[in-house]
Amino acid sequence: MMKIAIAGATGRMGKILIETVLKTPDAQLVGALEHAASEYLGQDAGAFLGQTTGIIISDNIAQVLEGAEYLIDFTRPEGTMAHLEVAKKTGTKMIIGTTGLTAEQIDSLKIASQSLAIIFAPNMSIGVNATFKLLEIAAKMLNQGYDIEVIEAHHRHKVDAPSGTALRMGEVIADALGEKLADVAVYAREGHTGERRAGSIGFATIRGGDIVGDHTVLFAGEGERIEISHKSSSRQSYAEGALRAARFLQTQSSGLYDMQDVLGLRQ
Ligand SMILES: NC(=O)C1=CN([C@@H]2O[C@H](COP(=O)(O)OP(=O)(O)OC[C@H]3O[C@@H](n4cnc5c(N)ncnc54)[C@H](OP(=O)(O)O)[C@@H]3O)[C@@H](O)[C@H]2O)C=CC1
Ligand SMILES: O=C(O)C1=N[C@H](C(=O)O)C[C@H](O)C1
Repeated sequence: MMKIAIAGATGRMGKILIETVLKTPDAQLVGALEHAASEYLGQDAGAFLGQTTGIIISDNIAQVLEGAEYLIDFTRPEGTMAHLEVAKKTGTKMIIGTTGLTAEQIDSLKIASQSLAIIFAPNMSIGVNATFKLLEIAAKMLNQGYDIEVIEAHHRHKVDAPSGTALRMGEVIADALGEKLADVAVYAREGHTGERRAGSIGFATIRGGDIVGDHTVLFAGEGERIEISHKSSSRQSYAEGALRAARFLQTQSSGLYDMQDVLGLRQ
């Protein structure tokens, strides 16, 4: 039985993760974290479902992680970093879905993973991770004469852009083309931009309503276009992926992994 705590317990992902853990036979909910200013501290973690779980939403990271083998964290970068500091001491394995981390924060994950097992993935759905592989193949086949643009759309509450998934798509494509994303990425266009730079990878961001998460990569050539799209209509696939990631960590004592490792897609 996996003893799991959920960080960001009252967020969009936190709630579906709690619901999923409560329904999963090999998982037990042992803790629920929120930040110190949350209005939900002290409430039962299952209150939003009309259930009493006996797990009280807390901001005491050390106390919660003492009793948890796994922390599933879909919060904000500063929250994830605070949880990591404590997890290093308690040995609580982390499944991190939070996006928008800086390069320095990702370095902190790498250092911590020398002694702690961590999954860090911008998208935990199987479909998106399969899409990464499709993009790798497409980029290698369409490496001449096709302009590549990544278009993503999310709900109005999302705070980071481009999405972590869009950035990973850009990295996968750049890698397949033998480039570094930082050298070829164009994140914004406005005013007199001049013609499109050959070999660049453009990003476009849409925010609105309750869009769960749409990603399209456009390969635009002369006289034809190819589009590879993934569209999420529910957050359930992210939650199921996070549980699958926890199962993968059962046999890992250290290391930094992502969903390609979990799904056996890494070559
Ligand atoms: N990897 C993946 O598969 C996916 C990743 N994500 C990512 O997960 C993250 C959360 O997304 P979502 O659930 O939609 O966002 P929400 O804003 O709905 O949830 C975030 C939760 O974290 C809490 N929180 C905010 N700041 C802190 C902090 N400093 N410390 C601890 N907790 C904090 C929020 O509390 P409050 O509401 O009070 O601010 C809230 O409960 C985002 O980075 C998103 O991009 C999302 C879906 C899938
Ligand atoms: O904030 C979200 O909602 C999502 N964030 C992740 C990202 O930034 O890629 C994953 C998914 O697209 C939903």
